[in-house]
Amino acid sequence: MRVLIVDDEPSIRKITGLAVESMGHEVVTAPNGARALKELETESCDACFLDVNLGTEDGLVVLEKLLKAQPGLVVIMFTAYASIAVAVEAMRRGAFDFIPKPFTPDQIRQVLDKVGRTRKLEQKVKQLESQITEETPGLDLTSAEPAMQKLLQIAFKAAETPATVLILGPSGTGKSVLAREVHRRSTQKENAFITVNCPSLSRELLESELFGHVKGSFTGAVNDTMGKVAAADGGTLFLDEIGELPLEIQPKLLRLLQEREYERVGEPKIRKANVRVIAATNRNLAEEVKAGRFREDLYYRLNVINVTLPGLKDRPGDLMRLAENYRVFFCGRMGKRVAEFSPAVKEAFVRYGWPGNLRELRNVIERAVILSSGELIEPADLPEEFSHQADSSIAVGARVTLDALETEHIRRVLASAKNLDEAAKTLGIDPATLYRKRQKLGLI
Ligand SMILES: Nc1ncnc2c1ncn2[C@@H]1O[C@H](COP(=O)(O)OP(=O)(O)OP(=O)(O)O)[C@@H](O)[C@H]1O
Repeated sequence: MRVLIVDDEPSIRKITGLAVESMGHEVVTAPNGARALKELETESCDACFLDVNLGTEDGLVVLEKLLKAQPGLVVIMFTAYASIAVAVEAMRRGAFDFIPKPFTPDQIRQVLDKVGRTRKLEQKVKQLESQITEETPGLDLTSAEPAMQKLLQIAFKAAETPATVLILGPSGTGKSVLAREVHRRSTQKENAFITVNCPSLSRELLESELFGHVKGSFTGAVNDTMGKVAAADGGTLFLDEIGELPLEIQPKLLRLLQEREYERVGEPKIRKANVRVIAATNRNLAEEVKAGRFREDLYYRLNVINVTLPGLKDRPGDLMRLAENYRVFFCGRMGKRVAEFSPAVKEAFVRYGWPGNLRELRNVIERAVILSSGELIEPADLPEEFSHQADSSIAVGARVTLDALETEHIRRVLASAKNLDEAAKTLGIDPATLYRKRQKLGLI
C-alpha cells in the first residue's frame, strides 16, 4: 500500500514512516495539510495517518479536504488522550480509525492489517456481486479446436502481463467470460474487476460513470462520485462494447491508457489510476476507424493483443461438450433428471447455425430441460428455429417472396439477440412493432 503520514512533528513522521516501511509499504510524508493534498494530487494513496493537532491547522478540517480530494481514502487519526472526543468526531466525519499518542509500532501494524483486510473484503464483495448477476453455469475454457486453443493460449499468456487486451467476436461467443478469466489469471487478480457497458448510458452519464464527477457539475450530480476508473485502480477495467464508445470520450480513454491520467467531470484536477484495460466488441473496429466513428490512435493503443472468438458453428468439436455441461447444470438447478439428448436432437444441434452462439445454446438447453417430460430431450423440446433450419433455401437473392425473407430474417435476429429490445434495435424498428410482427408471423 502507499501510505501518507501527515504530522507537523518530524520525529513522529520519521518513527511512523520507519514502522510502516518495515511492514513492506511505501511511505510519503507531509508536515501540513497543503503538502498532504499535493501528495494526493501526484498519486492517490491507500491509507493516511493524520495528526489531529497539526500545529496551527485543525486536523479535522484537513481530514475533510483529504476526503474531498480522494473520496474513500482511509484516514487514521493520531490523537492525544485528552482529545478522544475529537477523535470520535473525526470518525463521524469519515475517518477510518484513530490511534492515541504515544503509540507503539505494533498499534500501527494492527491498524494497517485492518485496512488491508477491509480492502480485500470490499473487493471480494464487488467481485461476488458481479458474479452473482452473471449466474454462470460451470464455464469451460478449454477447446478441442486448434484455432480456439491457440487463441486461449494467447489470451492466457497476455493475462500475466499488464498488456491491454482487445477481445473481438460475434455476440454471445463469451467475450465477457474470457475478459474475467484474463483478470483471474493476472497478477492483479486480488483486486477489483470492474465492467463498464459502453452503450448502456448517454454520453454525459457514461463519462461520469467512467471518471466520476464532482457535486453540481451537471443536473442530477448531487454528490461527488469516484467513477469506475478509480474503483478499478490496481485491478482491471473491462470496457464492454467498446465499439460504441462515443467519439467525445475516446480521447479521455486514450489519455488514461497512455498517461494513466484522467479528470473527474467538473473538476480540472489531474488524477492518476493504474488500471489494466480489457475491451471487447462485436463490431469490426478497423471498419469503425475507416468510417470515422472510432479514433485510429485509440484503436492502435487498444489493439496490443487481440483475440477473435469464433462463432459456435465454427467450434463443432466443442459443441456437444458445452451442451452437455449446460444440460447437467440446468438439470441440477431444476432438480430434474433428464439423462440425455436424443440422437435426433444431437443431429439438429450439429446442423443448426447457432446465430446467438453460446448464449443461444444456453437458452435452448435451459428451455429444453424445462419442457422435457421424459429421460431424453427430444426435438419437440427445441424452439421453432430448429424445425425451420432445413429451409436454407430462404436467402437473400433466392427466388423467395419478401414476406418469407422477412420472416426468416426476424427469426434469426430474435434467436441471436439478448432480448426483444436488442432485436428491435438490430432490425431498426421499435419493440412494440417487433412484438406485433412476432405474433403475426407466429414466431413466439
Ligand atoms: N466458456 C464458456 N463456457 C460456458 N458458457 C459460456 C462460456 N463462455 C460464455 N458462456 C456463456 O455464454 C453466454 C454469453 O457469454 P458472454 O456474455 O461472455 O458473451 P459476449 O461475447 O460477451 O456477448 P455480447 O457480445 O452479446 O456481450 C453467457 O451466458 C455465458 O455464461
